[in-house]
Amino acid sequence: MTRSLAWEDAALVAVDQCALPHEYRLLHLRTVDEVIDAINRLAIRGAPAIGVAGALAVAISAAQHTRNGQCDELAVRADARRIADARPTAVNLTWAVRRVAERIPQGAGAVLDEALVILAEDERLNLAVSEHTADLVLRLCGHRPLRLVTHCNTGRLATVARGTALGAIGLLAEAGHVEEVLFGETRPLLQGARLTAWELAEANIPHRLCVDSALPAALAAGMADCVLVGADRVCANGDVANKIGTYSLALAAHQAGVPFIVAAPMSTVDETLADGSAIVIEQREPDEVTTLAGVTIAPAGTRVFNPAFDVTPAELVTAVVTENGTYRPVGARREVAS
Ligand SMILES: CSC[C@H]1O[C@H](OP(=O)(O)O)[C@H](O)[C@@H]1O
Repeated sequence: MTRSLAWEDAALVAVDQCALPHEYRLLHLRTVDEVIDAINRLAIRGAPAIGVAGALAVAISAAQHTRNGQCDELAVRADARRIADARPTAVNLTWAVRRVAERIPQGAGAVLDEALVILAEDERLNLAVSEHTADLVLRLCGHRPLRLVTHCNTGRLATVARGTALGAIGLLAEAGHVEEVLFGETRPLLQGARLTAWELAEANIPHRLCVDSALPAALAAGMADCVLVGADRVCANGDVANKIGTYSLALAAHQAGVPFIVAAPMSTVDETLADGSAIVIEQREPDEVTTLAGVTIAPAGTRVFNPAFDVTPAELVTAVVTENGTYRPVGARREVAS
């Protein structure tokens, strides 16, 4: 399995996801600002991937702020805050930054060691997420070729190597249980059309692309057996923040009686938040919506609402599956209005 992130010669090496699908380009990032910029531009994207990148950015900071074996803790902690703030919704970023920041008093080497542990364990954890998710899909839908729906990109590009929801789809396909994957383009940054299409083609998995608003219509038309998505933050009651468009997909799946499964590692679960009302939703720049491939498509001055994520209430989620299996929310799930 090719890795999308690596640590080589004191640099974070990452597949530039902005260049795909037309160019497979590697970034070699050696400063904190370069990593933050890559996360902001979604050159590095996907909750687990930005967590790993954030951890290694703190390690870069610790090395840069070490003189005569002494690490300037205040300077590194200031960088750690900037790194954690790069994108607010995926809890993996703050989780990873906090985890490596605990090693700052032990020096730059200890910070890097912890960041490399996070890098190394990501593949194993997300393989387990994928395996448990695939098992649940087969239990719910039967051992047959399945018509699966997914959204955004949750493959190896969004993690170090394995993926989450798309990792499960890959395992199901390897076992002959995928008839076709239907997925949305994921406006405005087109993670689906650019990245999921690229990964599914690379894996030789039958797939069809559609506009995001066609996915609920496909579910209503009985075109899907199961919906599989990733997550950026799962709250204590099971509410899920994920790419914008997930909520409408969950509503459609509920209406169609189709399982709606969320695949994510435990590093995406934030039990400090009781429910989704407290999740900070990243609001992105208007020009992502008003332009397309650099061409302005909306009249000058058009006002824009461009949230990168939405929140799906737990009652619309069939299951959240982690590396430990089905996640049991520790908080109270709201009952579905009858
Ligand atoms: C396994 S990736 C999880 C999650 O992250 C993506 O967001 P973005 O492309 O903005 O980084 C998307 O919401 C995926 O479902």
